[in-house]
Amino acid sequence: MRKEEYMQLALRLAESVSGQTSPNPPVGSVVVKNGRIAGMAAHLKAGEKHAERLAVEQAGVLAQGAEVYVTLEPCSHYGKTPPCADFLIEKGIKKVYVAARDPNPLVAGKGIEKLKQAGIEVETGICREQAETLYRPFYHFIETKMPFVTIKTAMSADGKIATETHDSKWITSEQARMDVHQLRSRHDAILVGIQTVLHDNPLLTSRLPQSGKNPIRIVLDTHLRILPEAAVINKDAPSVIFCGKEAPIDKEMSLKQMGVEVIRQPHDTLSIREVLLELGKKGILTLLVEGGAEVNGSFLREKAVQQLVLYIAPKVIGGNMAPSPFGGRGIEKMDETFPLVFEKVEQIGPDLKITAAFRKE
Ligand SMILES: Nc1c(/N=C/[C@H](O)[C@H](O)[C@H](O)COP(=O)(O)O)[nH]c(=O)[nH]c1=O
Ligand SMILES: Nc1c(N[C@@H]2O[C@H](COP(=O)(O)O)[C@@H](O)[C@H]2O)[nH]c(=O)[nH]c1=O
Ligand SMILES: [Zn+2]
Repeated sequence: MRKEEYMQLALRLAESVSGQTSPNPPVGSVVVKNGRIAGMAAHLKAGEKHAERLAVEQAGVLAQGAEVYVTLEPCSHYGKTPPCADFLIEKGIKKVYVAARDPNPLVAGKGIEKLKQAGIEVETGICREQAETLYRPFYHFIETKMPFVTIKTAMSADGKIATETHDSKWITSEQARMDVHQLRSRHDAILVGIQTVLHDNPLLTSRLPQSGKNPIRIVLDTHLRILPEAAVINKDAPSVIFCGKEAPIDKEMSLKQMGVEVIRQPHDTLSIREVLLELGKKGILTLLVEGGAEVNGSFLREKAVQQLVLYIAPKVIGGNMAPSPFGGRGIEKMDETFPLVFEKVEQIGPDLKITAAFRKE
């Protein structure tokens, strides 16, 4: 196989664990000796062995003089695990191919430097674009200490997320809604506003046939209006509620007694930025915001969202009172619009699914 094909294999390994290694990035590695694959592995969980260590251990004696493909620059520091660069040197690896650099200040080129100093040949940038897309959330987290935020919204062809009487079951198809569960299972946390909780009483778990991982459920509820029997604070998954300084103390106490974490901000209205910094401290690398309109609007205005996943159903709802995906105050002039880049358009059953990135200014 050519070097790109070995790196493609390593990238597929990395993509397969994306969403389960947070706050670490998903990394894949392949060891090749005399044109034969002698080891291949992915980093499975933060705190456990790194991908290249697992793959080289699998190669055993074949590691001596072998070539290693790894999707992220080998680390060079003691975090929860020993540095990979030293391990590769110790095992007598001959050449290392790297797809993307590691921006973590603890690594950031030091891993590659260490390998070269030890006489190991290093080639970087194999399948770089694909790796950098995979590492977009990790790069964002390292840069901002906040989770990479994706807003998911489902709307009719005329841009409504519910009827004017707030009926919304269902806009998109069963297949599209199952696709949303896939999306949830790949996120560390999922966030909704209290309006969605009161209107839809969502569970916010990822109910996949092969049992996806449930994200941590976050509710923005400034005045703690949530009802104790709300599905979103049941035992299926951890729940965190953010409230404002005026929220009733007794409500906070009873929620805490139910095992719900309540985080009180010293403001009348919630700061999205402070919510995100708090989630970043919890090691939450990716956050899925499922609205509703008010919450989406606040994330948009605070420029606190990086990606948009838009499901569009072949239905028309109509009516100027029917809500659209982004509530609250909009922009006044077109030159204030929030630019997107459409990255992927797919058909899921009868619905369209558009994945778009908010362009950095
Ligand atoms: N109304 C629609 C959606 N509505 C999404 C709601 O805001 C809410 O997140 C869901 O109802 C959550 O339900 P649960 O977590 O499965 O209990 N989302 C969709 O993708 N399509 C629709 O038609
Ligand atoms: N997962 C991963 C890397 N992750 C890098 O190492 C950091 C975590 O280190 P630690 O706390 O020891 O697990 C993480 O922030 C990122 O910079 N590096 C690698 O060489 N291979 C891997 O498989
Ligand atoms: Zn490492």
